[in-house]
Amino acid sequence: MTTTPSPVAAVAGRLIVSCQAPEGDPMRDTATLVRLARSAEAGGAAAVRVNDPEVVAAVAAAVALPVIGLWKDGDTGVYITPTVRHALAVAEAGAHVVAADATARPRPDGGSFADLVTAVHAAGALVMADVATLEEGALAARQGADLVSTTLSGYAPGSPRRTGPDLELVAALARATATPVVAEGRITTPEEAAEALARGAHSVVVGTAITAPTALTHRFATHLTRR
Ligand SMILES: CC(=O)N[C@H](C=O)[C@@H](O)[C@H](O)[C@H](O)COP(=O)(O)O
Repeated sequence: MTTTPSPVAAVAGRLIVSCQAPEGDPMRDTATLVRLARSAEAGGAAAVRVNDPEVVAAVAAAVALPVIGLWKDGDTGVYITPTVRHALAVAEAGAHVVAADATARPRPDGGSFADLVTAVHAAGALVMADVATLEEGALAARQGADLVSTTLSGYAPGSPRRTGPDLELVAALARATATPVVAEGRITTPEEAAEALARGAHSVVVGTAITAPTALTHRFATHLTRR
């Protein structure tokens, strides 16, 4: 009998590729995002992270990897899978793991992260808690999150604004909780990804540095025009 490894075990010590595109970006197209996910799979990613139930369903049908799904609604306050309704739509679309904001900020429907965890688990999926601080990560772990990710450090109150990844938060979370910690946000080199694992991360998410040609082109273009 063969058993399917859990998504948490599948990403241990390995790379997760975030295949997303902002509103208005030419890459924001379901078929294009599916190709990015297939490229990530071909390149050796252990899992992919994708936004929007439609994209989750298309990617889940196209790759054999675990799919970490989210649903961004807006771009201020709690916008990453903000409510149970969003989370269940992502799970029903086929995500193995639902990523959701677990910061201390008020949620748009007045609900709680703990309720979201309960609902997603009942639907048969796991939960990745996207946090900005040590306190938020420790609480999310106690509330039953299966993974805690540093996704929102640098973007939500109480966290440092940095140009690079928040590896101090990765290390602090890894010391504070037995729940697997994911390093995510502004990781731009393989060396930074390896350093995150060395600091205690269970897995590493890289998005922009791999899957965002508009942002990558902008980095080169602005560097040249500033000279
Ligand atoms: C803050 C926020 O909304 N982060 C989003 C979460 O899904 C994505 O826009 C990021 O691309 C992802 O976290 C990966 O990070 P980076 O692209 O820096 O490697």
